[in-house]
Formats: sequence, C-alpha cells, structure tokens
Amino acid sequence: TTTLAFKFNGGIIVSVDSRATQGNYISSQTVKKVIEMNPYLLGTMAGGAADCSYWERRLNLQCRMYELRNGRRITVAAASKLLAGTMASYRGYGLSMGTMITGWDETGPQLYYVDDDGTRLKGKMFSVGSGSTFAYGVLDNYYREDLTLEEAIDLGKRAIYHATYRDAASGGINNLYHVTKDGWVKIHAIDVNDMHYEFEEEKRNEMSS
Ligand SMILES: CC1=C(C(=O)N[C@H](C)C(=O)N[C@@H](Cc2c[nH]c3ccccc23)C(=O)N[C@@H](Cc2ccccc2)C(=O)[C@H](C)CO)Cc2ccccc21
Repeated sequence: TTTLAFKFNGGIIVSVDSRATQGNYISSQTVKKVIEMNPYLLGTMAGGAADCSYWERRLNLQCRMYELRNGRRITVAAASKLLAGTMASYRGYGLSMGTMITGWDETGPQLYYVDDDGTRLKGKMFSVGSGSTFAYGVLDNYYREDLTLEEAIDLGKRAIYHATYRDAASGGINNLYHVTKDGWVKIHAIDVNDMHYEFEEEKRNEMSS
C-alpha cells in the first residue's frame, strides 16, 4: 500500500493506491483505501485490511453520533484523537494500522497521522504504507506550499505512480481527492498501468523535443 496526503495553499490532496495483498498474492486491485466519513472528513488506510476497515468504520459511527449529540460536525483533531485513543487502548493486541485523518473544519484544513500504537501526529504532509519511501522521494523533491491545484494533483498522482512502480505491494488504481472549505471532491480514479504509458509517451516526446 501507498497512501499520501499533503496540505498546500489550495487545500489538501489525498492520493492512494488500491492493492491488497496476502503474502505474494494480490488479493485485490480495487480496494477503497479512502473512507468518506462525512462531506468534510476523510480517512486513509494502510496495514491490516480488516483492522483498518473495522476501526475506521467504527470511527465514522462515532463521528456521526458526535454530530447528532452536539449539533455540529466533529473537528479533525477530535476525530483523530478518538481513533488514537482506541489504538492506544488496544496496544499490544497486534492491530496493524497506519492511517491519516484529514479534512476541513472551523479551524481550516487539518491533517493527522494515527497508527496502531496510538501515535498521533499533526502535519503538512504524510505518506503511509509499504510504498511510502518511494512516494516521499517524489514528494520531498517537488512539494511546495504554493503549488497550483493542477500541480498539486499532478504531484499526488506521480508520487503514487512511482511508488506502485517500485513497490510490489502497491498498485491498481490511483484514487485522488481534493479537500477545500466546501468539503472533499473526488478528482480521479486512474489505473497506474495507464499512467505508465502516459508518462512513457511524455518522456519520448521530451527526448525528441
Ligand atoms: C482483499 C481483502 C482482504 C485482504 O487482502 N486481507 C489481507 C489479509 C490483508 O489484510 N492484507 C493487507 C496486508 C497484510 C496481510 N496480512 C497482514 C497482517 C498485518 C498487516 C497487514 C497485512 C493489505 O493488503 N494491506 C494494504 C492496505 C489495505 C488493503 C485492503 C483494505 C484496506 C487497507 C496495504 O497496506 C498494502 C497492500 C501493504 O500491505 C480483506 C478483505 C475484506 C473484504 C473485502 C476484500 C478484502
């Protein structure tokens, strides 16, 4: 798995792959690793499929109950704190989860990393999963806060592409979301094989120009 998210002047980009593995077997190429919790809150999944799916769906329930009890949407900080608290209480049980909780609330765009030992980090950029080292190579090289939306989308797309190229446990489809003050929008779902030929063509054109 390769998942990433970063804040920039135009909001937040969330970009993930869709491969699931069981050892060397590719058990799925069409997994949704972004859970859409409400129109302003997204969660990403890396690690154990069942752990991520179960605990992030439960977090979704907790966020919905918060909204019904308090008459307003939960903040990203509070939602990530709920998940981190659950992870901390299950420390040592062998859960395997590397997630990002991100969205836009009254404090603006927020991005948190939360994992199975209860670690919770606030940040501007994270990449999580077996392909994250490759994604960071691309992100650290090209990231700027003042990227245009088009550049930010392209960066989120290419970072996942290069990770899926090198990491056997990443692949399938790149799902990319853009979060603004009006909530999240799904920008695209592109098969990384199609991206490969697009980028090969681009390189051929650059060489001949
Ligand atoms: C395909 C699939 C499932 C599946 O493949 N499960 C295996 C056992 C799984 O959890 N795979 C992990 C990797 C893994 C196997 N055993 C583990 C024991 C501990 C921790 C991780 C693992 C995976 O693909 N994880 C994805 C993330 C993911 C995959 C599917 C759903 C959510 C998140 C990922 O992180 C990369 C591929 C690198 O591992 C479970 C499931 C339920 C309902 C519908 C489809 C599936």
